[in-house]
Amino acid sequence: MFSQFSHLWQSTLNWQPTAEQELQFERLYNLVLEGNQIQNLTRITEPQDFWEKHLWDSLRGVMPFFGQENLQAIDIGTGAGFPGLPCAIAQPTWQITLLDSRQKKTAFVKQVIEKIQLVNGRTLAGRSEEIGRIQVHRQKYDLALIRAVGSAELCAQYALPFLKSGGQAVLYRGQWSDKEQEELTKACETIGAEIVKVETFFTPLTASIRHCIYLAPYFSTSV
Ligand SMILES: C[S@@+](CC[C@H](N)C(=O)[O-])C[C@H]1O[C@@H](n2cnc3c(N)ncnc32)[C@H](O)[C@@H]1O
Repeated sequence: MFSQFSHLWQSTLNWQPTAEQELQFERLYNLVLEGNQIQNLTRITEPQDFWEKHLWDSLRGVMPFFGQENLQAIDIGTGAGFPGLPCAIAQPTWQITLLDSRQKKTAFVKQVIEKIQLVNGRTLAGRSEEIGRIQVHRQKYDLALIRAVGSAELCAQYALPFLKSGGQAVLYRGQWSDKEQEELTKACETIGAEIVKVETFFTPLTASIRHCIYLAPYFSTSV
């Protein structure tokens, strides 16, 4: 189903899924389509769109961390499991927590995890601003991923409490303006974080613009 895009993994992410990972991506797609009949999970249902906007986009944000093993990651506001599920499939040594405030969403993601036998994924239902204060989650993650949950400022506020020293938040954004950059910079001063880098890139099939904003808490020294 996605084999026609197979060569693009290598040329754009310098990574190639195994046959088993390809199969897991396909099963994820089928399960999302099935789940969509029961609850509103996504409007992205065509195979090409799904590959680009859910699979590829999810992995592009964490590409800078490929090659690092045993990372603890949290996907905040995961919805139907993005970007967390593709990351769990692609990086089996990472432990990924998929958090959403809506129990119906996490129930769906839990089912997917069981059906595709993703031993490195677990779900958590609750609000980010509450979960981030709990000791077992506060400052416990290497990566906090957040896509399509709100303004960059809000995403930073949600993500930063989860990060341990040396950790980074990845804010997945579409367009990115100077005004947003200015507002985020100000917000980071209050939160105690810095913008490590902003990556601008285009998706490989439709050349849509994307930005990933990488943030680190002040006590982090890594860039
Ligand atoms: C537009 S969806 C995005 C889903 C997914 N990240 C994606 O990009 O496809 C936003 C999700 O964030 C969740 N959400 C919103 N506010 C939240 C909060 N404070 N804590 C946890 N989840 C939240 C919503 O329930 C919803 O599932």
